[in-house]
Amino acid sequence: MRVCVVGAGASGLPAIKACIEEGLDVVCFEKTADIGGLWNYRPGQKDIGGTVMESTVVNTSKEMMAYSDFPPPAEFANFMHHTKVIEYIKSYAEHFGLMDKIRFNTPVKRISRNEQNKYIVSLQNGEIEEFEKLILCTGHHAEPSYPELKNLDNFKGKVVHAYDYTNTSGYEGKDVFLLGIGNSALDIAVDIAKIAKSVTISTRRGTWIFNRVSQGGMPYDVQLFSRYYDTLLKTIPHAVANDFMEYRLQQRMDHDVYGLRPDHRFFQQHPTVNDALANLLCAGYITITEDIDTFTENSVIVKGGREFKCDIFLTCTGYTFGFPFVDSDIVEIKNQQVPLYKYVFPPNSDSVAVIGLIQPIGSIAPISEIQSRWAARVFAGRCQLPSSQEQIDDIQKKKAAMKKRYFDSIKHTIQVDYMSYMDEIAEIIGCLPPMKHYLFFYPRFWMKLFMGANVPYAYRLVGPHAWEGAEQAIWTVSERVKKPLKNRQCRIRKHKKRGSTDEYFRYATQKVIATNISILFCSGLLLYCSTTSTLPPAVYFFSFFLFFTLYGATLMWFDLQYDMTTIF
Ligand SMILES: Cc1cc2nc3c(=O)[nH]c(=O)nc-3n(C[C@H](O)[C@H](O)[C@H](O)COP(=O)(O)OP(=O)(O)OC[C@H]3O[C@@H](n4cnc5c(N)ncnc54)[C@H](O)[C@@H]3O)c2cc1C
Repeated sequence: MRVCVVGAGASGLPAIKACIEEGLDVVCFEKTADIGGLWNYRPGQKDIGGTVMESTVVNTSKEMMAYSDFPPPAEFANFMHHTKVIEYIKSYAEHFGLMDKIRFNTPVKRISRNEQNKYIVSLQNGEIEEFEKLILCTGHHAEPSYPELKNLDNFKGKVVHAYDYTNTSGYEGKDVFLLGIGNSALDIAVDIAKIAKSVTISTRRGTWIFNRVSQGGMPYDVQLFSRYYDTLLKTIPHAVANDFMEYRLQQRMDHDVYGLRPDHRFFQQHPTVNDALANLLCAGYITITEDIDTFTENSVIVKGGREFKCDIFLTCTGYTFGFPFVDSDIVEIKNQQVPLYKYVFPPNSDSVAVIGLIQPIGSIAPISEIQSRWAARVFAGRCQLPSSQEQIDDIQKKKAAMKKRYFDSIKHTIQVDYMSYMDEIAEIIGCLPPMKHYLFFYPRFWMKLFMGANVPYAYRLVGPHAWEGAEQAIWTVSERVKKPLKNRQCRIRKHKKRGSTDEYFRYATQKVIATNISILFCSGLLLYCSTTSTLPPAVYFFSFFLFFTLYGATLMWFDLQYDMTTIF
């Protein structure tokens, strides 16, 4: 069976590999001369689609953005520069022999479907090929989205979209005004802050700024993306989880003082990650201001009347996406709405799959990989899709859940949570880690999987195309995280409570157990009070008091788990 993969970026490569694993005859068409898509930084080359910037460093750590059977080298930094990301991607392609399946410099011009349900792929070079199955991996950062702005025509300076920003050249000594406060806006602002004359960021809503370097200097995703946290977040009220996160972010930078606090709660937005912003705001290199009102020839006037001089106006207003080269009866995306079953299959067909069209809280690569594994199994006839109606119902359900959780924005149409989504697809494929089995028969490993980072290797422990190195890769996560950090031996200074790692572990365990017992005690009392019918008012008063103690203890408890996850 012939499968056509379009695009050889971080999503296309695992798609090729998954097809090979399932014994499918796969051909990948890539419009540029190399693999890696966005991660292949090629300044000056026009019409190749978007690329990262010269200074881009990933926001997701290497262990959490790895492919599930290919851990990144231990010596690579946790947050890799894009040159290391592309190195990793290339070594993955070479290791699994994917390069031979790719036809470079071969843009796909049009894809249609004939009466025999085959895909007719017309290439830019005039060739036409026929395939039984189709996988689209063309990314969603290639088509810049431009805002409509009042009186922008008045402005005589330079207008640039973040898509066209590559490096600081041309920004020296300039007054730069940025619109938007997403990840690209902040990365660019930080990049030019020390060479531009002034850098101003305009935001209508504000945002919560999250730090990638978390407690103990550990990557945030290694600490937070665990089964333990996932269970906790699904159990406690959302308001408590939001309070906890916002409390932590406020400790790092008071979002009210810096004019950043948004109207929405932390979990209602796609996270904006930036570690340098607080410093640069505090040092006066960057200014945050209101929404734009109007433009003059050489300035921007914001709501409230303040005027900012401006030589270069940078719109960081995101991207739009779709498949303009694919006939609309195959897949159609309008207004950023994605009518795909679990963001992969159009509900009217089991011969087309879309990979990587998600915006995760977490990394895209492992998600693209698990989607690819699923698609290849469906194509090979080893996995069935539910009926079209069931798929449509699921699409509607996901849409409603997204609408309920996130603030209303065109940005929030393809949001997924890394853990929940990976588990959802893994369950279908049959590669979900068997937690119950480990709990009874291998509790030490259960503890590691439950408390530790939910690294992608967990999805290669069992099921189709399991990897025998997966368990070892999971045990050695913290070694690979720490390896690039420690290049000098320190004398161990013994602390009364936090001495060696072992003592620290014991100390943290005691704290966690003590807090858990007190929470259990408070819950019991509260339950008793609420079920006893004739109680004096003092008891109700007392139960309220206990409730707030419990609330505080939950926040504290959360905090303590940082100690635990760091150790695991
Ligand atoms: C600045 C920036 C920082 C980012 N940081 C992170 C991060 O820290 N962590 C993370 O997980 N994600 C990050 N991302 C998201 C990033 O999109 C993904 O990591 C990943 O690159 C997506 O891969 P992809 O293969 O889906 O898309 P792309 O990388 O866009 O690849 C698509 C491929 O399809 C090819 N193509 C397109 N159209 C055609 C056609 N008609 N015919 C043939 N070939 C075609 C393109 O040439 C390209 O090679 C970042 C994105 C940007 C822009």
